[in-house]
Amino acid sequence: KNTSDTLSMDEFLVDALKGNVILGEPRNLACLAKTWKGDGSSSKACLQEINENEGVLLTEKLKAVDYEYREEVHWTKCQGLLGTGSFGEVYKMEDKQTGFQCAAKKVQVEHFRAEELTTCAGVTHAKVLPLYGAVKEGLWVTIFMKLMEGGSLGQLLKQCGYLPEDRALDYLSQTLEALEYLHAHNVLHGDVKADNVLLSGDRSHAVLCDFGHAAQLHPDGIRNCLTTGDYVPGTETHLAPEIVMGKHCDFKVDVWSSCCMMLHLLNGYHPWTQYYNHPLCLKIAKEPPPLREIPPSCHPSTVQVITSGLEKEPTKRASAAELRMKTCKALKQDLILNSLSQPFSLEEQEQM
Ligand SMILES: CN1C=C[C@@](O)(C#Cc2ccnc(-n3nc(C(N)=O)c4cc(F)ccc43)c2)C1=O
Repeated sequence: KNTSDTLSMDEFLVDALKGNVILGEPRNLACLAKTWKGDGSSSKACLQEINENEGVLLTEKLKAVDYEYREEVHWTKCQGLLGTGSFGEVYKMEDKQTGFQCAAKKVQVEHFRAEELTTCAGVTHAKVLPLYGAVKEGLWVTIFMKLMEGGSLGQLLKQCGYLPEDRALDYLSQTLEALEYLHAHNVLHGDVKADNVLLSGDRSHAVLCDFGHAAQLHPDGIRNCLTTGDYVPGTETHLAPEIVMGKHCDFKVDVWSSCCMMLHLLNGYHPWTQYYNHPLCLKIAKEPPPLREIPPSCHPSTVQVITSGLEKEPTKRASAAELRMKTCKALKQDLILNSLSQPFSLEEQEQM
């Protein structure tokens, strides 16, 4: 099908979707989400818009009724706030018909970026948080997603201070798996950090979330400058030098952030913050990479991983795929050396 047919097909789809909530496909949601941009002033919103309810649900576990899916009518928040993402609060919710529970992020339309949905709709990967759908109700967009019982890595860090080297390497490896997949699909995440890595109930599995800063990069590498247009930069302490210098950006910005997250996991505090005051952008641009913040106790293979991911020059920096390989090797090293440092397993020690 040529583009003009596809475009009219999408336009036709959006026309059919406006004002309705349906069970549909990721592509339907992506088309509709592009029409949800705040006009910047809610005063313009006429009465009809304030009452409007439209969207696409991607799972039968969330049931629209007569093409509507409204808060307190068809679904309700349960318990308290789970966390706060980019421009939004995240709650546990329950569908009143099916009893199914998942997570819901509420974003004001004026802060909503269609990329938060267009970049993750249709993405299916074990290390990326599954999207269950999204609806617009008046001046709010609610995004439904899988509930992760283990909470976020940021919350785990607040509880335990910092992580042992092998645990940190394991979470970095899982994060790099997600980035490898996203980058292969031309999606830049834009805000890789511990708060945006969610854990399973037993904390063994990690998934990457929060596409509120994501961007779909042009595969032919048209100069992507992330500091123009409506792009909202991610967390300052994790920003790559090329972003703060307004230079050409590509997927390597996520690799830099993943290693800033690694320093956060190992130290219990964000990089740069122990040595400099805000604004940190100037230091990130001017100073050498924060390699001095790698704990001296780290194995040489772990030092190598972080050094490869914190190369200031993006072309010299490892890709997500390359860094994941290095991380897996470091994990093996760590496990071997660690097992040597514990000659007997715990049950053997108990039998002694
Ligand atoms: C697929 N998809 C759709 C929306 C999305 O852009 C997001 C997000 C986001 C941001 C911050 N925090 C959470 N967050 N989610 C959960 C959960 N699902 O259980 C959660 C649980 C917490 F304890 C704390 C923060 C949490 C989720 C996205 O990625």
